[in-house]
Amino acid sequence: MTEAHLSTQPVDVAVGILMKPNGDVLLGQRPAGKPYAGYWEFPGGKVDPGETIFQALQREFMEELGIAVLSAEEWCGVEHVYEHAHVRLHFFISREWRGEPQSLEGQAFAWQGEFSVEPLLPATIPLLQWIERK
Ligand SMILES: Nc1nc2c([nH]c(=O)n2[C@H]2C[C@H](O)[C@@H](COP(=O)(O)OP(=O)(O)OP(=O)(O)O)O2)c(=O)[nH]1
Repeated sequence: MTEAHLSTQPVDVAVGILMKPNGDVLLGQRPAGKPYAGYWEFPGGKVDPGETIFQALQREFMEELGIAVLSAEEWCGVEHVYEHAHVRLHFFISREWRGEPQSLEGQAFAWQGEFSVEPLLPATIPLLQWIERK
């Protein structure tokens, strides 16, 4: 990690945890061509200029999965410095959405209770332990 990385402004990222009544959550696999391709993450993406973080969340879920997020509670924020970016992740939990996930960008996804998929994005790993205590 260099000082140049630390001094860059963080990029805001909206991340959504869809949670079923039985506690299962939806994970997606990062597509080829992106940094950390093949790693598992919660669906989401960067906030565009002029958007609120919740609007970015709704847009990303519609674009990637064809899901309309109807409501979500802001849960926690995590900052992480990768080699490719300094990100500020805004994690939301949603229990209210419309539609079934579709693989609109060719990515794999899976409903998980026990978290058997790997590898996971480094900044997302601690969240899984926190979710189990929810
Ligand atoms: N969606 C998501 N991103 C995460 C998680 N954990 C984590 O460190 N990130 C990081 C990886 C990326 O650096 C950043 C998300 O940016 P991205 O490149 O996937 O976003 P995007 O879809 O808007 O990408 P693009 O338009 O630039 O292609 O946040 C997570 O659980 N979900």
